Amino acid sequence: MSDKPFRWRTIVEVAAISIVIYIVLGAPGLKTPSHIESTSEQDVPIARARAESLVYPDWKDLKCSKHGVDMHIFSTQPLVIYIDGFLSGDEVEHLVDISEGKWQKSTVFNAGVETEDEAVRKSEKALIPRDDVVQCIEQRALSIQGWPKDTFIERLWTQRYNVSGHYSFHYDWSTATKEAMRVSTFMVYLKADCEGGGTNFPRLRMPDDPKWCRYIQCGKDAGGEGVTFKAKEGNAIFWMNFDSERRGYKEVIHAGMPVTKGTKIGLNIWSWYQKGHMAEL
Ligand SMILES: O=C(O)CCC(=O)C(=O)O
Ligand SMILES: [Fe+2]
Repeated sequence: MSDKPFRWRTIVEVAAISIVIYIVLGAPGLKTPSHIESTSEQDVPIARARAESLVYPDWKDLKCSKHGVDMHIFSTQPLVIYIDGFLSGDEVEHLVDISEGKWQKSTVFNAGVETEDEAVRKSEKALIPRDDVVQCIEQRALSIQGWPKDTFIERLWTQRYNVSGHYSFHYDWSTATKEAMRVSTFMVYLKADCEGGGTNFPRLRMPDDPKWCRYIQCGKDAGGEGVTFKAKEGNAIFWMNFDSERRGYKEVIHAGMPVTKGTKIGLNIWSWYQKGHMAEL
Protein backbone atom coordinates (compact mmCIF):
# COMPACT_ATOMS: atom_id res chain seq x y z
CA MET A 1 0.00 0.00 0.00
CA SER A 2 1.35 3.48 -0.91
CA ASP A 3 1.95 5.91 2.05
CA LYS A 4 0.83 8.95 -0.07
CA PRO A 5 -2.79 9.21 1.17
CA PHE A 6 -1.51 8.84 4.74
CA ARG A 7 0.88 11.85 4.33
CA TRP A 8 -1.85 13.99 2.82
CA ARG A 9 -4.15 13.21 5.73
CA THR A 10 -1.42 14.13 8.21
CA ILE A 11 -0.82 17.49 6.49
CA VAL A 12 -4.55 18.28 6.52
CA GLU A 13 -4.81 17.33 10.19
CA VAL A 14 -1.77 19.43 11.16
CA ALA A 15 -3.18 22.40 9.21
CA ALA A 16 -6.58 22.04 10.89
CA ILE A 17 -5.04 21.81 14.37
CA SER A 18 -2.82 24.88 13.62
CA ILE A 19 -5.85 26.92 12.55
CA VAL A 20 -7.70 25.96 15.75
CA ILE A 21 -4.65 26.94 17.89
CA TYR A 22 -4.30 30.24 15.99
CA ILE A 23 -7.96 31.10 16.58
CA VAL A 24 -7.72 30.08 20.27
CA LEU A 25 -4.71 32.41 20.62
CA GLY A 26 -6.87 35.27 19.39
CA ALA A 27 -5.57 35.37 15.80
CA PRO A 28 -2.38 37.29 16.62
CA GLY A 29 -1.39 39.77 13.93
CA LEU A 30 -4.87 39.86 12.46
CA LYS A 31 -6.80 42.01 14.90
CA THR A 32 -6.24 44.44 17.75
CA PRO A 33 -7.08 43.24 21.28
CA SER A 34 -10.76 43.56 22.13
CA HIS A 35 -10.10 46.16 24.86
CA ILE A 36 -8.91 48.57 22.18
CA GLU A 37 -11.84 50.07 20.31
CA SER A 38 -10.92 49.99 16.69
CA THR A 39 -12.08 48.79 13.35
CA SER A 40 -9.25 47.82 11.10
CA GLU A 41 -10.76 49.44 7.96
CA GLN A 42 -10.65 52.77 9.82
CA ASP A 43 -7.08 52.56 11.01
CA VAL A 44 -5.40 53.98 7.93
CA PRO A 45 -7.58 57.07 7.29
CA ILE A 46 -7.88 57.87 11.01
CA ALA A 47 -4.12 57.64 11.49
CA ARG A 48 -3.53 59.96 8.52
CA ALA A 49 -6.07 62.54 9.72
CA ARG A 50 -4.57 62.27 13.20
CA ALA A 51 -1.04 62.74 11.96
CA GLU A 52 -2.02 66.15 10.61
CA SER A 53 -3.45 67.23 13.94
CA LEU A 54 -0.49 66.05 16.02
CA VAL A 55 2.00 68.71 17.00
CA TYR A 56 5.22 68.99 18.93
CA PRO A 57 6.17 72.33 20.50
CA ASP A 58 9.27 74.19 19.39
CA TRP A 59 11.94 73.25 21.95
CA LYS A 60 14.86 75.17 20.45
CA ASP A 61 13.80 78.78 19.95
CA LEU A 62 10.77 79.15 22.19
CA LYS A 63 11.50 80.84 25.52
CA CYS A 64 8.92 79.83 28.11
CA SER A 65 9.11 81.43 31.53
CA LYS A 66 9.27 79.05 34.48
CA HIS A 67 5.80 78.18 35.71
CA GLY A 68 5.26 76.68 39.17
CA VAL A 69 2.26 74.46 39.84
CA ASP A 70 0.83 72.86 42.95
CA MET A 71 0.25 69.15 42.30
CA HIS A 72 -1.72 66.63 44.32
CA ILE A 73 -1.89 62.95 43.43
CA PHE A 74 -5.53 61.93 43.59
CA SER A 75 -5.04 58.30 42.59
CA THR A 76 -2.11 56.16 41.50
CA GLN A 77 -4.11 53.40 39.80
CA PRO A 78 -5.14 54.90 37.44
CA LEU A 79 -2.85 57.88 37.74
CA VAL A 80 -4.98 60.97 38.38
CA ILE A 81 -3.28 64.22 39.44
CA TYR A 82 -4.92 67.48 40.40
CA ILE A 83 -2.92 70.52 39.25
CA ASP A 84 -3.66 73.77 41.02
CA GLY A 85 -2.43 76.72 38.94
CA PHE A 86 -1.75 74.81 35.73
CA LEU A 87 -2.35 78.11 33.89
CA SER A 88 -1.67 81.67 35.02
CA GLY A 89 -4.42 84.29 34.94
CA ASP A 90 -2.76 85.91 31.88
CA GLU A 91 -2.64 82.59 30.03
CA VAL A 92 -6.31 81.97 30.78
CA GLU A 93 -7.26 85.43 29.44
CA HIS A 94 -5.15 84.88 26.34
CA LEU A 95 -6.71 81.48 25.55
CA VAL A 96 -10.19 82.90 25.92
CA ASP A 97 -9.27 85.89 23.67
CA ILE A 98 -7.84 83.76 20.87
CA SER A 99 -10.91 81.51 20.90
CA GLU A 100 -13.12 84.50 20.01
CA GLY A 101 -14.62 84.26 16.53
CA LYS A 102 -13.69 80.56 16.26
CA TRP A 103 -16.51 78.90 18.19
CA GLN A 104 -18.30 76.12 16.35
CA LYS A 105 -20.77 73.47 17.53
CA SER A 106 -19.10 70.55 19.29
CA THR A 107 -19.34 67.14 17.68
CA VAL A 108 -19.08 63.51 18.73
CA PHE A 109 -17.80 60.48 16.89
CA ASN A 110 -20.24 57.64 16.39
CA ALA A 111 -18.72 54.52 14.82
CA GLY A 112 -16.06 56.75 13.25
CA VAL A 113 -18.57 59.28 11.87
CA GLU A 114 -18.52 62.87 13.19
CA THR A 115 -22.00 64.09 14.13
CA GLU A 116 -23.67 66.76 16.26
CA ASP A 117 -25.67 65.26 19.10
CA GLU A 118 -26.71 67.67 21.84
CA ALA A 119 -28.05 64.81 23.98
CA VAL A 120 -24.45 63.62 24.28
CA ARG A 121 -22.42 66.82 24.03
CA LYS A 122 -23.83 70.31 24.08
CA SER A 123 -21.12 72.95 23.83
CA GLU A 124 -19.05 74.91 21.37
CA LYS A 125 -15.40 74.27 20.62
CA ALA A 126 -12.62 76.38 19.11
CA LEU A 127 -9.38 75.21 17.51
CA ILE A 128 -6.83 77.70 18.82
CA PRO A 129 -3.81 78.93 16.86
CA ARG A 130 -0.38 77.73 18.00
CA ASP A 131 1.18 81.00 19.10
CA ASP A 132 4.06 81.10 21.63
CA VAL A 133 1.75 81.05 24.66
CA VAL A 134 -0.03 77.96 23.33
CA GLN A 135 3.25 76.21 22.51
CA CYS A 136 4.55 76.93 26.02
CA ILE A 137 1.41 75.24 27.37
CA GLU A 138 2.05 72.27 25.04
CA GLN A 139 5.60 72.14 26.43
CA ARG A 140 4.30 72.21 30.00
CA ALA A 141 1.96 69.31 29.31
CA LEU A 142 4.80 67.21 27.87
CA SER A 143 7.24 68.18 30.65
CA ILE A 144 4.82 67.15 33.41
CA GLN A 145 4.49 63.75 31.73
CA GLY A 146 8.27 63.34 31.39
CA TRP A 147 8.42 63.63 27.57
CA PRO A 148 7.11 60.13 26.79
CA LYS A 149 8.48 58.51 23.63
CA ASP A 150 6.59 58.96 20.35
CA THR A 151 4.02 61.12 22.12
CA PHE A 152 2.60 64.32 20.66
CA ILE A 153 0.04 66.90 21.61
CA GLU A 154 -3.21 67.01 19.69
CA ARG A 155 -3.97 70.53 18.48
CA LEU A 156 -5.57 72.34 21.39
CA TRP A 157 -9.31 73.02 21.52
CA THR A 158 -11.13 75.23 23.97
CA GLN A 159 -14.71 74.31 24.83
CA ARG A 160 -17.51 76.64 25.95
CA TYR A 161 -20.66 75.56 27.79
CA ASN A 162 -23.61 77.88 28.33
CA VAL A 163 -26.68 77.04 30.44
CA SER A 164 -27.70 73.38 29.84
CA GLY A 165 -24.37 72.70 28.16
CA HIS A 166 -22.89 69.35 29.18
CA TYR A 167 -20.89 66.34 27.98
CA SER A 168 -22.36 62.99 28.98
CA PHE A 169 -20.34 60.01 30.24
CA HIS A 170 -17.52 58.96 27.98
CA TYR A 171 -13.90 57.89 27.83
CA ASP A 172 -11.28 60.04 26.14
CA TRP A 173 -9.68 56.86 24.75
CA SER A 174 -10.83 57.74 21.27
CA THR A 175 -10.28 55.22 18.52
CA ALA A 176 -7.11 53.41 19.46
CA THR A 177 -4.84 50.84 17.94
CA LYS A 178 -1.64 49.29 19.21
CA GLU A 179 0.30 51.99 17.35
CA ALA A 180 -1.84 55.02 18.10
CA MET A 181 -3.86 56.11 21.10
CA ARG A 182 -4.86 59.08 23.24
CA VAL A 183 -2.68 58.23 26.21
CA SER A 184 -3.59 61.02 28.60
CA THR A 185 -5.86 63.97 29.25
CA PHE A 186 -5.46 67.35 30.90
CA MET A 187 -8.93 68.75 31.56
CA VAL A 188 -8.22 72.44 32.22
CA TYR A 189 -10.75 75.01 33.42
CA LEU A 190 -10.39 78.44 31.87
CA LYS A 191 -13.60 80.16 32.97
CA ALA A 192 -15.93 79.04 35.71
CA ASP A 193 -18.42 81.90 36.03
CA CYS A 194 -21.07 79.24 36.46
CA GLU A 195 -23.12 76.99 38.65
CA GLY A 196 -22.89 73.27 37.90
CA GLY A 197 -20.33 72.33 35.28
CA GLY A 198 -18.10 70.13 37.48
CA THR A 199 -16.40 67.08 36.01
CA ASN A 200 -17.83 63.85 37.43
CA PHE A 201 -15.96 60.51 37.61
CA PRO A 202 -18.53 58.00 38.90
CA ARG A 203 -15.96 55.22 39.35
CA LEU A 204 -13.39 57.18 41.39
CA ARG A 205 -13.61 56.92 45.15
CA MET A 206 -14.08 59.95 47.42
CA PRO A 207 -10.78 60.66 49.19
CA ASP A 208 -10.70 60.57 52.98
CA ASP A 209 -9.00 63.89 53.66
CA PRO A 210 -11.34 66.90 53.77
CA LYS A 211 -8.56 69.08 52.27
CA TRP A 212 -9.75 67.72 48.92
CA CYS A 213 -13.03 69.60 49.43
CA ARG A 214 -11.28 72.69 47.99
CA TYR A 215 -11.32 70.92 44.66
CA ILE A 216 -14.15 68.41 44.76
CA GLN A 217 -17.78 68.60 45.76
CA CYS A 218 -18.24 67.29 49.31
CA GLY A 219 -21.01 66.68 51.80
CA LYS A 220 -24.50 67.66 50.67
CA ASP A 221 -23.01 69.11 47.45
CA ALA A 222 -21.23 65.84 46.60
CA GLY A 223 -23.74 65.23 43.83
CA GLY A 224 -24.02 61.87 42.11
CA GLU A 225 -21.81 58.83 42.33
CA GLY A 226 -18.04 58.96 42.67
CA VAL A 227 -16.19 62.25 42.62
CA THR A 228 -17.07 65.60 41.06
CA PHE A 229 -14.23 68.06 40.53
CA LYS A 230 -15.36 71.69 40.73
CA ALA A 231 -14.69 73.92 37.76
CA LYS A 232 -11.89 76.22 39.03
CA GLU A 233 -10.16 78.73 36.79
CA GLY A 234 -6.60 77.87 35.82
CA ASN A 235 -6.68 74.44 37.48
CA ALA A 236 -6.48 71.06 35.72
CA ILE A 237 -7.14 67.39 36.26
CA PHE A 238 -4.63 65.10 34.60
CA TRP A 239 -5.21 61.39 34.09
CA MET A 240 -3.80 58.47 32.15
CA ASN A 241 -6.21 56.68 29.85
CA PHE A 242 -4.38 53.33 29.49
CA ASP A 243 -2.53 50.94 31.78
CA SER A 244 0.90 49.50 30.95
CA GLU A 245 -0.77 46.67 29.00
CA ARG A 246 -2.51 49.34 26.92
CA ARG A 247 -5.92 48.48 28.26
CA GLY A 248 -8.21 51.49 28.67
CA TYR A 249 -8.87 52.28 32.33
CA LYS A 250 -12.56 51.80 33.05
CA GLU A 251 -12.21 54.08 36.11
CA VAL A 252 -11.69 57.22 34.06
CA ILE A 253 -15.16 57.37 32.57
CA HIS A 254 -16.29 60.96 33.15
CA ALA A 255 -18.84 63.61 32.27
CA GLY A 256 -18.98 67.40 32.11
CA MET A 257 -21.99 68.05 34.35
CA PRO A 258 -24.69 70.42 33.08
CA VAL A 259 -24.07 74.13 33.58
CA THR A 260 -27.14 75.48 35.36
CA LYS A 261 -26.14 79.16 35.43
CA GLY A 262 -23.51 81.22 33.61
CA THR A 263 -20.70 80.01 31.36
CA LYS A 264 -17.86 77.54 31.69
CA ILE A 265 -14.89 77.36 29.34
CA GLY A 266 -12.54 74.39 29.35
CA LEU A 267 -9.38 73.41 27.50
CA ASN A 268 -8.59 69.88 26.39
CA ILE A 269 -4.96 68.83 26.19
CA TRP A 270 -4.73 65.32 24.86
CA SER A 271 -1.45 63.52 24.36
CA TRP A 272 -1.37 61.06 21.51
CA TYR A 273 1.00 58.14 21.21
CA GLN A 274 1.83 57.65 17.53
CA LYS A 275 4.45 55.02 16.90
CA GLY A 276 6.96 56.12 14.33
CA HIS A 277 5.47 59.61 13.79
CA MET A 278 8.53 61.81 13.58
CA ALA A 279 8.45 65.22 15.17
CA GLU A 280 9.90 68.11 13.20
CA LEU A 281 12.35 69.36 15.78
O1 LIG B 1 -16.03 69.83 30.56
C1 LIG B 1 -15.80 68.86 31.27
O2 LIG B 1 -15.91 68.88 32.49
C2 LIG B 1 -15.38 67.57 30.62
C3 LIG B 1 -15.03 67.71 29.18
C4 LIG B 1 -14.58 66.45 28.58
O3 LIG B 1 -14.62 65.42 29.19
C5 LIG B 1 -14.07 66.41 27.20
O4 LIG B 1 -14.10 67.43 26.50
O5 LIG B 1 -13.60 65.33 26.78
FE1 LIG C 1 -13.59 63.85 28.19
